[in-house]
Amino acid sequence: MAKVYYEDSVQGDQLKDKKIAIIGYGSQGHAHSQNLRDTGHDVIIGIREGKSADAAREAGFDVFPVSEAVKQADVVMILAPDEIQGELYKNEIAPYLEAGNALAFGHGFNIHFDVIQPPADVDVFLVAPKGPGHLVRRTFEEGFAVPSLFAVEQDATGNARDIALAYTKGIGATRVGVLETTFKEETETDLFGEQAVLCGGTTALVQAGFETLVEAGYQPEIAYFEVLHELKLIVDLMYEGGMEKMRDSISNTAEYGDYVSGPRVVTAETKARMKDVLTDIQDGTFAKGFIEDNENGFEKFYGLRKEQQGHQIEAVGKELREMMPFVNNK
Ligand SMILES: NC(=O)C1=CN([C@@H]2O[C@H](COP(=O)(O)OP(=O)(O)OC[C@H]3O[C@@H](n4cnc5c(N)ncnc54)[C@H](OP(=O)(O)O)[C@@H]3O)[C@@H](O)[C@H]2O)C=CC1
Ligand SMILES: CC[C@](O)(C(C)=O)C(=O)O
Ligand SMILES: [Mg+2]
Ligand SMILES: [Mg+2]
Repeated sequence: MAKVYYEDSVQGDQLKDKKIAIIGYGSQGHAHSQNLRDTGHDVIIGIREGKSADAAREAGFDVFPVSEAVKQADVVMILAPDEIQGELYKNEIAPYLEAGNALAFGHGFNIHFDVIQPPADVDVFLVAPKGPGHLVRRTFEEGFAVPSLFAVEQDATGNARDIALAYTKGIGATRVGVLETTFKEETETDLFGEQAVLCGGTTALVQAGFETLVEAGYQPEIAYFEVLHELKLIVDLMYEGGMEKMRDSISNTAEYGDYVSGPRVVTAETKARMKDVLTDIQDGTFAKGFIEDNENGFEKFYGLRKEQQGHQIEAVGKELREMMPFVNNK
């Protein structure tokens, strides 16, 4: 079994007396910053002026332009969107990095796909929580955490690994488990997970299920409860105790239907398409398309977003959730 790092596995604190600049204050940025501050670390925020900068100030952080934050920091964690990191690094980070600094990432995309090439005299590592940033913060406040990965790409100081591990502890991840990986493995598995299963696969499955019921004449509200709302309740059981716990809780009818009909929907053909998705990630086709679309003003991305926002399941869900304020955990 892979080695899992917990609180006791990390001795000392290699981040003590270091200034950490978090670049970006969005989903991951606000969570890393607040968790690190709560574990006693010196955190500043590097960001452009705007909504996020206001939120960071409101949360009590010292906020600087990115270049100024980099100048002050020993550890620079880039938590800006992947598609802008290359330009941001070139213009506002690289010129201000000093030998012996550490450059860190929440996802390996820009190092793995060679968009960013750091100088040889800085440490390069990643700390990637395996969950959305808002849950990284919420679970921390509840006393636990989101499991995370760390990887070292470049060890200029001889301390990169210890600094990375201290960072995982600083955001709380060692409370629940941290695994060591490489930039390649983190990047490829993360992209695959979000595209084929967690986000792309799930939304496509839910939409197809919703459309199948509605096209057959069933009420859209019933279809919504059946294939989207209840999904969380079923997934929660898998999260707690795997498929066995979920199958233990559902009826025998549902369990029998699970075995005989699941493989009729997710077929060998689906798995072959998953392999295609993985190949596109591994050979850089996906990254190239994403980067090119960004250079083109995200025409494809924003078009697809608009199309998806207009799907009937979203309108039905919005109305139903207004009757269920408990589902919105704000
Ligand atoms: N979302 C997640 O849960 C996860 C994300 N990651 C990784 O974390 C990184 C950050 O992603 P995520 O948290 O989703 O990002 P978000 O889009 O939520 O936040 C990005 C932040 O960067 C700021 N920003 C945008 N452009 C600039 C700029 N030009 N200069 C300075 N700051 C800027 C934004 O500020 P503004 O408000 O001004 O736009 C915002 O605060 C990515 O590498 C991602 O892959 C890893 C694991 C999970
Ligand atoms: C599943 C999507 C994710 O990889 C994440 C929250 O872990 C992301 O890039 O946001
Ligand atoms: Mg992820
Ligand atoms: Mg991701």
